[in-house]
Amino acid sequence: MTETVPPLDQVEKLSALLQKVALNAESANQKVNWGSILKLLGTNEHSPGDVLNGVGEDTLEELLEFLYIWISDQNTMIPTKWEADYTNLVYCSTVEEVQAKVKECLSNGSILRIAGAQHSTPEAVFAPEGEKAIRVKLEGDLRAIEWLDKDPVNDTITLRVGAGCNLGIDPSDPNSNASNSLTRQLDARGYALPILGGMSHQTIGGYMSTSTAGGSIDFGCADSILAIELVDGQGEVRKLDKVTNPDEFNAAAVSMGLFGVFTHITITAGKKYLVKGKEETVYRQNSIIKSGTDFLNAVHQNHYVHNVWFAAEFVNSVLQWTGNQVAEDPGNPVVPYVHPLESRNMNYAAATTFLATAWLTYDNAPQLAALIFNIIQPVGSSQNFCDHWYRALPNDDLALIDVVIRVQFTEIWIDLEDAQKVFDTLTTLFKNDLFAAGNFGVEIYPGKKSPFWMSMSYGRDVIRIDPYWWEYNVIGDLDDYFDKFWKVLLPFESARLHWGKHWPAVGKTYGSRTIGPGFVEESYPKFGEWKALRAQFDPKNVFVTKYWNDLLGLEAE
Ligand SMILES: O=C1O[C@H](CO)C(O)=C1O
Repeated sequence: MTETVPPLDQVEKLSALLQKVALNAESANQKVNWGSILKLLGTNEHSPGDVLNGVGEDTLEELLEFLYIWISDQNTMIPTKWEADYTNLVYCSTVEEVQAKVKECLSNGSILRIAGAQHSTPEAVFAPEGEKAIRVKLEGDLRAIEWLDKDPVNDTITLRVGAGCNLGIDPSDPNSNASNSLTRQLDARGYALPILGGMSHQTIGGYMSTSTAGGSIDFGCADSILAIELVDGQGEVRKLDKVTNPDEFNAAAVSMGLFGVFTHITITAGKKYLVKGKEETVYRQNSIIKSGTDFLNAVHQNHYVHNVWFAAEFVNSVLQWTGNQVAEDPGNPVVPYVHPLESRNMNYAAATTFLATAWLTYDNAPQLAALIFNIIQPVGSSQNFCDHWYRALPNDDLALIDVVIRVQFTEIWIDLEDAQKVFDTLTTLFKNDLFAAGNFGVEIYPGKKSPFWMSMSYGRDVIRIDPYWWEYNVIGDLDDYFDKFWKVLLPFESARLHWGKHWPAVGKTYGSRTIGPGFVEESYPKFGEWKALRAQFDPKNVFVTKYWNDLLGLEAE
């Protein structure tokens, strides 16, 4: 669907109204009920509570009317430059078709890149315009599942999954649905994956090759992967498994499409389970990210943990989510997880809030921005849930993250042992630079140590810092915003950057570290061996774009 951003005059009108609210807020002494605000916005899913103290009724009504009109008018929003691109894709349905495409590219000097769900930054996925390249999407057999052995003693199953199979459902892909989703098919047979990321639109191939991870030090993606089948840069099929050729397997598993086209992944899955947990919004000083020790305790005491720190001045709250696996049996009745942005109107209300708070923050009205923000994310809200693994773990699937709440990320992974230093650094950053806190959130979560050579958690458990950039932001600039975090976090010796998210430009320096092959070399002990193996898999650099060559120095090998 095509979506439209609010015209500037509407933004200006909103700004003017909010200014009036600010003026009135100082003198008036009235209370407005959260329930009535939500009624105006067309939903009553959240529990009532007084959140706007001291705001004049007339002004508020005018403001709410405006928001309501804005929300009801916005059926659609303009696509952003990061949107998934389903044009000019070449579809391959069998391993032989992939082999033929690689050979064609070899003979005509074209680059070949694979489109998964395109949740990664476009430059990590595709070649930039001007480079001769084709974009392959896997279909048919290459997104199907072959059910292999069952182990009745351990209650596990082995399956061979087409690498183009989506974990959940990708709303941007017209061919993705519940019947061809990995998680839904596993669950229907009584099985589950131990972990998923914060959303599950990705294909299994894309998920693995960027080292995507959920918030856990107990479970990681590598736990499930037994073998990889790929078509290498000469068009040959290679089969790698963790027992027969562990080096090649651990090198190729996280390789950003640079070893070959993953065609099938063999995985093991265990018995399905529910995730029982709690989500609540609390002030940071009462949260599990108030200190390194609190964070470490929470990640050791719970299977799954993730937090979004809303660090804006006068907000400083945390949406904290903790959960544990429990058996799916009558002792654990299902209590569905309800996403704070589950209804369509709440998504649009959040979008309106981001518009309003961005403007207010830059217009030096942080108190009012905080007041508006707290309407959407009130401190004190809380829910207990006990939901199916495939709903509770990728809980952001339940919000409109493919359209209205589209977000870009950069993600810095640092040794978990450094958690306190990370919190001290971020606290200082937010104190000294009010704009660093932005008008959305910074996700803080753990990640499990991985055996995959190029995983950002290779060799250590990690704390991950994932600032959110709302794609429709009308003020500010993504690179400037992320740079604030890169400046203070990349000087950490153990810092690594998520392969599928935003990176600083090659050549930029942070502390003593300069982005480019040297930075990667310092960060990954196996990088030299990985590059040497990669050169064997793809001697003609069929998969190498300028982006990856600049970052990793591949063509020089
Ligand atoms: O990349 C990410 O996707 C989800 C979106 O909700 C999330 O939390 C990331 O990080």
